[in-house]
Amino acid sequence: MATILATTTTTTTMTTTLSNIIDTVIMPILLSYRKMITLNNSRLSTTANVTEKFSNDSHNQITGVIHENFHKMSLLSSNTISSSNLKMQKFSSSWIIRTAIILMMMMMASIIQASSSSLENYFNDDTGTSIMARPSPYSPDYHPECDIILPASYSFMNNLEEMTELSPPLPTQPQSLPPVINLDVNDNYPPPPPPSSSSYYYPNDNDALTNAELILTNPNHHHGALGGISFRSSASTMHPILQKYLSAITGNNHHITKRSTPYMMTGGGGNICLNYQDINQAIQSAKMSLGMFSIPQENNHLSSDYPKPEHVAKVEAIVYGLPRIDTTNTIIRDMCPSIMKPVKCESNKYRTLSGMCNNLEYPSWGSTRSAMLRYMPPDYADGLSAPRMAKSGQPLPPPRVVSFVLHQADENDYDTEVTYLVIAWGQMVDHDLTFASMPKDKNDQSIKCCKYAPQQRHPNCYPIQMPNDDPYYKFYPRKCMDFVRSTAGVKPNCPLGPRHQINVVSSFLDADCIYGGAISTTKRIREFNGGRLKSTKVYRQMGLKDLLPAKTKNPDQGCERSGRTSNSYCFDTGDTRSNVQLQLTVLHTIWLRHHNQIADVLSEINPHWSDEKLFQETRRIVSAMIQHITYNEFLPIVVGRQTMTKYGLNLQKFGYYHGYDAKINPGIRVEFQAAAFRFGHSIVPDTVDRFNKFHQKIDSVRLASVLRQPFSLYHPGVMDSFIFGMVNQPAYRVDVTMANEITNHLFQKPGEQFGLDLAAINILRGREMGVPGYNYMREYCGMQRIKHFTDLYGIVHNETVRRYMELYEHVDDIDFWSAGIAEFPLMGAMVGPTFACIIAEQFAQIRKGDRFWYENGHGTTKFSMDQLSEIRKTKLARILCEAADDMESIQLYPLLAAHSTSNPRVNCADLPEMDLTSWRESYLPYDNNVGNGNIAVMNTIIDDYKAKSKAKAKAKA
Ligand code: HEM
Repeated sequence: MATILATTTTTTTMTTTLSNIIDTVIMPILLSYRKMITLNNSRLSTTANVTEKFSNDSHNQITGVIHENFHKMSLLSSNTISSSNLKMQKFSSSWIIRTAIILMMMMMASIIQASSSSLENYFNDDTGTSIMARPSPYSPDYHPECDIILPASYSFMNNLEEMTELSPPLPTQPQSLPPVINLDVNDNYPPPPPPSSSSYYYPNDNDALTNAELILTNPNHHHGALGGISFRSSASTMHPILQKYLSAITGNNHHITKRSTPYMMTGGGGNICLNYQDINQAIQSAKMSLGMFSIPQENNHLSSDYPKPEHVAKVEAIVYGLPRIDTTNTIIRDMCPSIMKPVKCESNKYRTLSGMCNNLEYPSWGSTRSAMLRYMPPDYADGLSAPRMAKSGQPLPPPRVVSFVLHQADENDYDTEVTYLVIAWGQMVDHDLTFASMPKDKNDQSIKCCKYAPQQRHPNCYPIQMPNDDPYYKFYPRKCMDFVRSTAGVKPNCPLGPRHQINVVSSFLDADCIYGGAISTTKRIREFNGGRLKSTKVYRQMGLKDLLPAKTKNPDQGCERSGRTSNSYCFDTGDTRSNVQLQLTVLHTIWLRHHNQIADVLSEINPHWSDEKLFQETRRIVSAMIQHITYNEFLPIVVGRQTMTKYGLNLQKFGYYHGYDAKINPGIRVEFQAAAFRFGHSIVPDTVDRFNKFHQKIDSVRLASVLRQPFSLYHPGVMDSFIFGMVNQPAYRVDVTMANEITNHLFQKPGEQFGLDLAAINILRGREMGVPGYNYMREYCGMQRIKHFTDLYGIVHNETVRRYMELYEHVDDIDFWSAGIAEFPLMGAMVGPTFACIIAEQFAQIRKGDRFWYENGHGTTKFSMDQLSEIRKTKLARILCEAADDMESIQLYPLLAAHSTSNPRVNCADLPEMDLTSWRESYLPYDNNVGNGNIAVMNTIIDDYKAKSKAKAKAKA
């Protein structure tokens, strides 16, 4: 099922297997089910040649189709639900067809699942939610004849009965109305500070709070508690503002257990009473209407074959109501892929590659391919899937127009305090945490849209149109820029409801970008000797360290090789994006070298350890180091010291951390993925500089020339000049402008004049993923809503306000990413208050929801106290010193510019070194028989030792 539901990591074998299954098992069933499928070249195909183009991409197609049709099923149900006679609306025939395909595709999914037990783990129930479709008997609108009541109207702020619905009083208790409170959400947050010439927080291990202090700082750190981060970091998916007021009403003892789902509303009049039978009827009805097979085409707009808005249930009913319908009470149960079944987990010392079973209660939380979560309900134009539109119902300003009006500039400001290393580190961390699933073509490459006529395009195509007066592209024959909507995913238990996205990597900070998140990847990059990773060793005789292995498998994936010989390769790592920009590849090389260095030392200390043990233990140490550096050196610079404290992100100075909470879902939130953590795009400079070991500049190259083209790293000795460049070159400031190299030349092919526009992509990505506008996210973060454009004065630059006025009809329409980077930064931080809030909240969840977090002190997963003290010594500066070929000095905190007093350059030898002897493990097992003079046992031990030493010597030779 993995191949079906997720998309990007399918290997040839998997595709072949899938294709065989489709050919041999599914197709006959489908054919007998309805005579509507043409078999072409033994593959799933349709009469239209559209599908032919993507035929090898069947897993993606199916994923898309399953999901797209889930949406349509949702819409269909909504429609059915919202019509008074509970009969289906008359949709156009293609609508019905699409809806019906759901059923078949789900069947396909189940069958494929049945034949692939190793995929069993994906998409098990990650909600832990008990669905309570019936309203509480205490509700005035309780109707025993209704299985489900959906609200016809929704206003979560003004109906106290609605709120109490979530936590009904116990039958024995007298019912009392909760007090009326003012529901106008206007927290008196202080206005953001004026732009500052920020002096960043210089991380200092002594600054880490003790655990006692942490608890004091955040006394309500249990989920469901009122106020601050605590309620938002809970595992709840309830609307946070609602939850906040609910908390105010009920006090901290309200009954929000586990993952409280958005509640079913009653009251308010005009609600819709529904039986499960109605849903079955709607599905059957759709099935009956099937006449032909068709892959859905353009489904990104509210097109004529969508139900008319007046037929569709209110958005709130879709968002809050539909997912609550227990589809296991309907015929969907029989069609829902069996992958949704829970898995059994065993407690193990090492993380799984996929992140599965990190959480023993909710095994799939944070694992590869799980659905992304949200801080706010999605804002889709149709409530389900169509990209966000303006409040007025009109289209939002075109993304490319927003890009060139707001995000382009002749000159960008440098942030002289921050180095390029922040970009590489930020991007590596991002790749460790998130990777939105995207449909791929048959070569596992990005889908091309512009080169096909609209009716021939992949269903997920949603290209960006260039206006005629585009200041840059008007000079070139380009009117269309490729853009593909992210794959829509199937949620556990097949609920109805709005579109959601899939994260194909685990959301834990677990170094999966280095090691891969699937066995096939890890196998490819491991040496299977001494716990080492594969490397290119050619320059060893010159005294230089190894390079990453060449990416000879799938060499064009994420690599621009045009104009080069066929044996020019990018580099291979655990993540397919590691060649996206050269300095990221450099950082991957640093971690490769460091991994192998640690593995070698461990193997000397513990000669009896197997390759597997050495690999896993090294991987565990490297993950811990990355966690430590990220929270100790990187995050304080990005969000500032105050935010670190406010969100409980400071690391422990001593002892173990006790913040692990199995009720916290560490899954990636869409608002973080599509907007807040893309702050990094604003700081990417137009050039990449090289420096020598004396920290003097050598030269610079255009950024576009090293995007997906890391080839110069093959030159002996060049690696160091980029490492020195990374710690000496300043980054751009986080502000509204971006480098031209990524707004006009992103992934430009050699010899061409133009590429893609990352600003436009970010804007459209946010819209297609249903990320709400900036104003809503502000409110989510506890700040006042902006009522007029002029309220933005003091929050962003005056000129930016003026441009927003020009472009957007309403302040609520402003895209989150756009205003997020435009916000003046918090004191001592790189980002403004809204991005700081979202980033901090996500990182708090990643730490608290990770059972393998390096500071944790429970079970078999913990480091010993001595080991933990060694990990706490980790300094990024020391790692760079050790990984470079020839580095003598570096500033103490290389994410920040060197400064004679606050961040002086020090000798590498003076930086604290991690002592791995705490990992020494007595190879001789303690055995009472030995103590008792049992010669036989002693002989066995000696034989075993000899055999191991021999094997090791042989392997080394
Ligand atoms: C030269 C540097 C960089 C380049 C060329 C680059 C390019 C890209 C591209 C092409 C995407 C996919 C956009 C889409 O289709 O939605 C992306 C996604 C993303 N980028 Fe960057 N990026 C860079 C640096 C950074 C940095 C420094 C950060 C953070 C500090 C960052 C954070 C992200 C995030 C969070 C995503 C979404 C990833 C996902 O889940 O798929 N990027 N970037």
